[in-house]
Amino acid sequence: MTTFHVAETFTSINGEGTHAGQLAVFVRFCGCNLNCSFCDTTWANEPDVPYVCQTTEEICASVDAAGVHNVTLTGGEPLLRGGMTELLTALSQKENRYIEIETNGSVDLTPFVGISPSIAFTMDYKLPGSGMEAHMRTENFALLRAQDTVKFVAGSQEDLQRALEVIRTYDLTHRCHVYLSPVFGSIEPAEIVDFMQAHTLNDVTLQLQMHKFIWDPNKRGV
Ligand SMILES: C[S@@+](CC[C@H](N)C(=O)[O-])C[C@H]1O[C@@H](n2cnc3c(N)ncnc32)[C@H](O)[C@@H]1O
Ligand SMILES: Nc1nc2[nH]cc(C(=O)O)c2c(=O)[nH]1
Ligand code: SF4
Ligand SMILES: [Mg+2]
Repeated sequence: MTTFHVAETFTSINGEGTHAGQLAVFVRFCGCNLNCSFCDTTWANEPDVPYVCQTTEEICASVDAAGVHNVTLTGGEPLLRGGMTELLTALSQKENRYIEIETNGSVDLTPFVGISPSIAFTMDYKLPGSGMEAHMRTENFALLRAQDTVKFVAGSQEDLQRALEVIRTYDLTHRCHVYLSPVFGSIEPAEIVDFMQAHTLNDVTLQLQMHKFIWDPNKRGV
C-alpha cells in the first residue's frame, strides 16, 4: 500500500497563487530534491523531520473533514512522492474541489497534467539567486494550461532580468498565469513594481506571500 510522509496538514487562507486569500486545506509532504538558497520550509526537507505516515484514503479523509473546497499540495516537493498520480486521481473525484500543486520546476509534469481539469499546477521557475536554475525543466512550459501558473521568486535585479527573459522566450503570458514574487525580506516589493513598469510587464501579477503579513513569517501551520 502506498503511504506518504506528511509533515503537516492545516487549514488557513492560501497566501499564494490564483486563489490567494481564500480558505484552503494544505498537505505538506516531506523531502525535496532541491536546496534553494531562500527556502522558507527547509525544516520539512530535513531527514529527521517528524511526519505522519498516511495512505491515499487517510489523506482524502482529512481533506474531506476540513470541509474546504481548495486543496493545496506542497512540501518539500510533492510531485516526487510515489503514488502521487493515485492520490491526485482520488482527490479529484469530489465535485466542486479545486486542487493546487506547488511544484519546483524540476519535475516532469507529463504524468500529472491529464489527471483532472480540477487540478492546477504552480510551477516555480528557480531564478539564478536560488542556486537551482540548472535543474529547471523548461519542457514543462509546453504542458501548462490556462489554469496553471509559472511563478518567479526574485531576490535581485539579476533575478528579475532573468525572469523577464524566460517570460519572453517562452511567451508565458499567453500560455498561463505568470506571477512575480519577492524572496521575502530580500527585495522591496516596490522594486519589483518599478521593474514591471520599466518593462511594461502586462499580464504579470505581483504576489506577496499574504500569510507572512498576517502572522509571524516563521510561524508554521498557517
Ligand atoms: C516551500 S515551496 C514548496 C513547493 C515546491 N518545492 C516549490 O518550490 O515550488 C512553496 C513556495 O514557496 C516559495 N518560497 C519559498 N521560500 C520563499 C521565500 N523565502 N520567499 C518567497 N517565496 C518563497 C517557493 O518558491 C514556492 O513557490
Ligand atoms: N498560508 C499559506 N499559503 C501558502 N500557499 C502556498 C504555501 C506553500 O508553502 O507552498 C503556503 C503556506 O505555507 N501558507
Ligand atoms: S524546491 Fe521548494 S521546498 Fe525545495 S528547497 Fe526550493 S523552495 Fe524549498
Ligand atoms: Mg509556505
